[in-house]
Amino acid sequence: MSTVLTTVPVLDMSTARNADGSFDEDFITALRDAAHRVGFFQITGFGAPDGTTQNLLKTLADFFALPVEQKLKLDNRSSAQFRGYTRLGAEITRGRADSREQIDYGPEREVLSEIPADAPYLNLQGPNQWPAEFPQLENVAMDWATLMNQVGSELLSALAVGLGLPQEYFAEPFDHAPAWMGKLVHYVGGGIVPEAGTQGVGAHADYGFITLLLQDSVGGLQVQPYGQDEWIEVAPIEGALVVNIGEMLEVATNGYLMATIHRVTAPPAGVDRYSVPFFYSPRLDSVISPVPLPAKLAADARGVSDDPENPMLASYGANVLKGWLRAHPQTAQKHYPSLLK
Ligand SMILES: O=C(O)CCC(=O)C(=O)O
Ligand SMILES: [Fe+2]
Repeated sequence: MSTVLTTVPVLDMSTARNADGSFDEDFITALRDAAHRVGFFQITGFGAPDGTTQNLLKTLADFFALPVEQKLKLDNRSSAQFRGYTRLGAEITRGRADSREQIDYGPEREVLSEIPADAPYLNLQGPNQWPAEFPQLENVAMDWATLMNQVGSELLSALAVGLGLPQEYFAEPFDHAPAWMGKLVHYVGGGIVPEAGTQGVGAHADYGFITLLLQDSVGGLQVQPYGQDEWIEVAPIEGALVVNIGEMLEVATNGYLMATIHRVTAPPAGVDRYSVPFFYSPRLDSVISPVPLPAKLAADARGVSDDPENPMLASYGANVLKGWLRAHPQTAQKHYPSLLK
C-alpha cells in the first residue's frame, strides 16, 4: 500500500557533514530517501552569503523590466548555443507556449572549431549574451553559478555515498569543461500570453544530473512523484533551494533515483514570478554508464521512464541538445535544420 505524498522534504545542508569531515549518516539516509521517493526536496543552510538570494531576484526583476527591444538585442535565435534572451511565448513545452521570458547562460567558452558529425552537441559550447548596459546581471548570475556548482558537487557526493558508492564516484565527468546551465526566468500573470493558458512552464523532467532552483515567494511549482496522480505544491521557503533529480541520474540508477515530472502554473493576472534554475551538469561528451547499486537498492529501482515523446539518452550532450531543439524551434531551425525531423 502506498501513501499519497503531499509535501516535499526539507533538508539542512549544514548538517551534511560531521566535525571530522565525513558525511552524517542521518543526512545521507534522508537525502537518499527524498531523492528516491519524491525526486524533489528543498535545502536550507547551503552557504549563500546574507542578501545573495534577495539581490539576485531583485536584479532579475530590474532586468526584465527593461524595454523588450533592449532585451531582444540578446535574442537567443542568434545563438547556436541557445544562450541569451527568449521572449514571451517563444518557448514550447509539451507542444504549448510557456508564460515566461528568460535568459539562458552557461560557462563562457570559445566555440569549438572542429565538430565531428556524430557529436553535434559540441556546438553547445560557446559564448553567453549579456546586456552591456546592465552589467550587474552578468555579475550576479556568474557568482550564483559558482556557488551552485559547489552545492551541486557536494550534493552529488552525498548522493553517491547514499547509493553505497565512493563519494567521488560521479566526479570525473564534471572535470575540465562541465557544461552547467543557468536560467534567469520571469513568469508573467495569466492572460499575457493567451496561447499559454495557465501554463507557466509545461510538465517536463530536467535533463542533467541535479537541478538547483531558487524561487521567489509567489509559488506555482508543482511536482508529480512516481506512481502518483496527485500533484504536490513546492511551497516557497525564503532563502531555500529546491533540488530535483535529472534524467542522467535516472538513467544511471535504472530509476532508483527519479527525474520527477514537474510544471509551473502561471501566476494570477497582474502578478510576476521570478526563479533561477541551475542545472548542474557534466561535460558535453560524457556518457553515463549504469551504476552498480547494492542489491537492496537495486530491488527498488523502477526502470527508466519510457516516454515516446522523450527518449532518455545516456550521452549527456545528446540528451541536452534534444531538449533545446524541442523547446526552441526557431533557434533550432536556424542553427540545426538537418537535425529536425
Ligand atoms: O521556475 C520554476 O519553478 C521551475 C522551472 C523549471 O522547472 C525549469 O526551467 O526546468
Ligand atoms: Fe524543470
